Amino acid sequence: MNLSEITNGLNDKQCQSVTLNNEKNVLILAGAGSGKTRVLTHRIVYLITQKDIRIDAILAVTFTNKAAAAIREKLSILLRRPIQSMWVGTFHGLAHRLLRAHYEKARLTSGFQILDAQDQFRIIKRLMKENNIDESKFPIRKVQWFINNQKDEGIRAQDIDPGYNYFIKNNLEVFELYEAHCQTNDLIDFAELLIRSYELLKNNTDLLNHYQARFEHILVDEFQDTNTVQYKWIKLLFSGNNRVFCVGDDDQSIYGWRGAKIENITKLYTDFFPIETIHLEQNYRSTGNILNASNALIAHNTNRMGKSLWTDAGNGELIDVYKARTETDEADYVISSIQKLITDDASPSDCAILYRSNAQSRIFEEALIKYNIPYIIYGGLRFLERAEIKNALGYLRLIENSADNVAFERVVNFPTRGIGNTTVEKIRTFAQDNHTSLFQAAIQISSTLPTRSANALNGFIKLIEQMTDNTKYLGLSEKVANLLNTSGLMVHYSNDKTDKAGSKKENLEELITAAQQYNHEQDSEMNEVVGFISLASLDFSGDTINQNVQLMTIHSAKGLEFPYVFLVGMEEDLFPSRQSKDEPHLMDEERRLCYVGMTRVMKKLSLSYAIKRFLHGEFLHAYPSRFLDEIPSRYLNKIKAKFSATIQNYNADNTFNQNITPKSDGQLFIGAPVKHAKFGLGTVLNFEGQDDSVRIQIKFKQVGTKWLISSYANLEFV
Ligand SMILES: Nc1ncnc2c1ncn2[C@@H]1O[C@H](COP(=O)(O)OP(=O)(O)OP(=O)(O)O)[C@@H](O)[C@H]1O
Repeated sequence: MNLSEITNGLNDKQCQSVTLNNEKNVLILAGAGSGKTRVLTHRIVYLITQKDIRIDAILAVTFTNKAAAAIREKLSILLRRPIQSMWVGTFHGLAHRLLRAHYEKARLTSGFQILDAQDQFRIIKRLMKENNIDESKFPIRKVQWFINNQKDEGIRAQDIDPGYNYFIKNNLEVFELYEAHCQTNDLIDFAELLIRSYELLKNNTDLLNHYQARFEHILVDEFQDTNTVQYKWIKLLFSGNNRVFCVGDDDQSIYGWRGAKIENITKLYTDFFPIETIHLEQNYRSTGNILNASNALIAHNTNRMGKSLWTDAGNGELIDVYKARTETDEADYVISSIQKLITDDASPSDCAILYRSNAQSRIFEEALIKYNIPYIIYGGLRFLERAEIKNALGYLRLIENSADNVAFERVVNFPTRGIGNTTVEKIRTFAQDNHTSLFQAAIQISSTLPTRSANALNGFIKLIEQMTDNTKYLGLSEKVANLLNTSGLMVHYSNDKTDKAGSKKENLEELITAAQQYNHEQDSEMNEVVGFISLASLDFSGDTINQNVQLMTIHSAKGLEFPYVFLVGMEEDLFPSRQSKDEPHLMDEERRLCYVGMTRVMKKLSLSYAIKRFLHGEFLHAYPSRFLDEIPSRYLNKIKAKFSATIQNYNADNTFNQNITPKSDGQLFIGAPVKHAKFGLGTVLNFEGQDDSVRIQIKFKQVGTKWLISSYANLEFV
């Protein structure tokens, strides 16, 4: 392959990034939609074909497994040779690979299991119960957060001095219990993967020297989202003789809340000195208006590294801003707009509804159902985190390794088969006392149980043994299909009345497809089933995007693009969230989140907000998000409420019929003539609220329409 084939189709800056001297450390500050995946892939091709770097001397770290798969696929096409020996994956995936390869040095056995967040939660809960730690005083989620947060910072329980802090003291106690439990049971949670593999390298000089020498080029994508231990991991692998190529965008750092450190990008300048920086600012995704609006918004953040996106694709349409009366009105507006786009030939999957928090999806789901438009909630729960998938994988894990206690607990009585808590408790106690697995314990105690319990338990043991025998020689996807049927899961979810859309059954079918598509690396340290389970445990963000409107949080939309985007709930306290208001750094992260949302758009962006929203059991008045004010109005097209306030509308809209207490009978009604001391004569268009907080919308002859709070307005009904 010659150089021009590699640089073909790249713009000047992209080309410069790809072909930069391979003796340099590099930071690519790449704006949204500026083609960073392309740059990263072409850089690897450049190093291999033009600089004779060995394939296995490359380490590439991506943010999701999906991105890793995309890079692999692209590389095999461009390089036309096998690339199995190249390490491409997420931090978690690569850490896992290291631990599998050197499990003994990492103080593990070959059969160690990965715990996901739910498994971790359950273990913490049990440990707290067994040790009489009051969960009403120390909520499990908070303890779990404490433990993971420490590990993300590279801190072990033994490193913490609680001093006189009662809260830390208790959390620390659980942390210690949890660490001991995981060590005894060979369990590794997500945060542990990182810290353990970091310690593995740090404490084994030979191993570290080996990998430092092997990985001549370390390439890291989405650098702005690295946390402390990930940063330390890269720094450790950097010997000074090898080189780093980091790609990131400080304006898209949105994971501070889970430990990402935006300042890691600036630390590159000292820890990896000298490092050359290149800015990628040409955007290939969005229109000029969208980019200008996004640039203007993000300019309100402080401490930016400085970047301004541009496009040569023209201005495109203005950004619509819709002010809705209520969240129902907002949903109606969004869905009817989507309906119109579909009528005009767009595919439902071209349209995305993005919101700040998951709970906001429901109202849009209802409207989509009403309009009969297919939709999918993307990443609301990651594929693997959905209960049905975890149950299926529970069976796969158990037939692969009958000593997998976490899997045992999950499936022993699912679908229900008459094995009660008392039986499971007995199994646990026996296993603990005899240092054996739950499955072995079940076999041993079954004869001691009352007949009915014994029969139920024997049925389960037989089921697992049969499944193990029957699937021994099957390929991965046949194995998955077989266990879905014999376990009874498929029938269970097919009959699940709560799953009206049948999406759980569909998810199970999707798991078979995922198994079919699973590409097992030949030189992997694991067998195919373990590889598949681990991949699934680490990330399964490869949901198929088919003919459905896409609903997701803005966080889940990171890295994606859509022709039409509806960014909804643009209200103070919702977006930006209430928690961020008193902390400038949190507010900056909210703004970056808004920026990420806006820069997903290819053709047309709509922003919307409601002036009244039903939250926490009551209607609250909402104020437009400050982010709307931060976008210059020349990029905006403000749309009036779809329905102007009319008597018919007032009667038809339930939300306006509730909670209304006219000042006194016959005075306050839509159409009532009023007089205000300053604004003069006007007519009531609308009103809402109760007692002292009644708000009235009045169209004044002189000054136009205004909302006034009746208790302050001193209105005269004329
Ligand atoms: N030189 C180029 N010429 C034409 N199109 C390009 C070029 N570089 C990138 N693109 C296209 O631009 C779009 C955005 O690229 P990509 O998805 O890699 O962006 P990104 O930098 O990862 O964005 P984000 O950070 O917002 O997720 C893609 O559709 C890609 O094919």
